[in-house]
Amino acid sequence: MASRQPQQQNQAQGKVYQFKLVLLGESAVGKSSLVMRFVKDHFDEYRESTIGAAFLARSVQLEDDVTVKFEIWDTAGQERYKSLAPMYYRNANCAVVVYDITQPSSLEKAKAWVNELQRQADPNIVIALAGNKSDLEARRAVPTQTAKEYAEESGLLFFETSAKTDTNVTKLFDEIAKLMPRDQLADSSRGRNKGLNVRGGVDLDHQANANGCAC
Ligand SMILES: Nc1nc2c(ncn2[C@@H]2O[C@H](COP(=O)(O)OP(=O)(O)OP(=O)(O)O)[C@@H](O)[C@H]2O)c(=O)[nH]1
Repeated sequence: MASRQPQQQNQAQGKVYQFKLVLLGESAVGKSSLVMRFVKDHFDEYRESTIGAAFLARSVQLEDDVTVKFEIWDTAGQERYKSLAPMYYRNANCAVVVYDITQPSSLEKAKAWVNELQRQADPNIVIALAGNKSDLEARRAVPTQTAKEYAEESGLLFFETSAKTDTNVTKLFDEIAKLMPRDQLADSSRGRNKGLNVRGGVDLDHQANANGCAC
């Protein structure tokens, strides 16, 4: 399990593997909130909708000598940005497709993204389905079993998460990290350790919005 320690720089030992991860899903399901929770351990009750896409990075240590660095593209869910998505999922090694457990239509949208990824993305892409806002149990409209069965049939990892209460967020990314092939060494494993933080560090050097804005 990755820890929540603040930045600890340049303590990388052993091998560092690097993967591109993309988040997809309807607007307002909580994609940015999941990333913010994972990368900064922070939650905003009122988050502005993403414009274009945002890029962040975080490394997690799986075992004593293995670190997985995620380069995360958080895409905008609004319909007007839909055509940009292939740019972000192209060459992605893994994807988190998010829906909101209080909005059945968001699961339908998530299924459409899964179909698109399975048709158009890298055939080896690892896909996780995340039913977010699990803290809103009283307003649940998507039964866990319905989503779980769909995920099993479609070969997806499945978690119900809450960015708000920090439920299953680290686990979601950890389980993806464990499934990634050990075949893409990061630069730091080749001797250039600049900017890499291990055990939950935030790679602030790489934190920028695709439009050039801070996020
Ligand atoms: N209760 C609850 N609210 C959440 C959770 N995650 C996100 N939210 C709220 O849902 C709203 C939308 O969250 P975002 O993270 O901006 O959603 P998004 O999917 O990135 O939206 P786009 O950028 O438009 O694609 C915000 O008001 C968040 O505070 C959660 O786990 N629980």
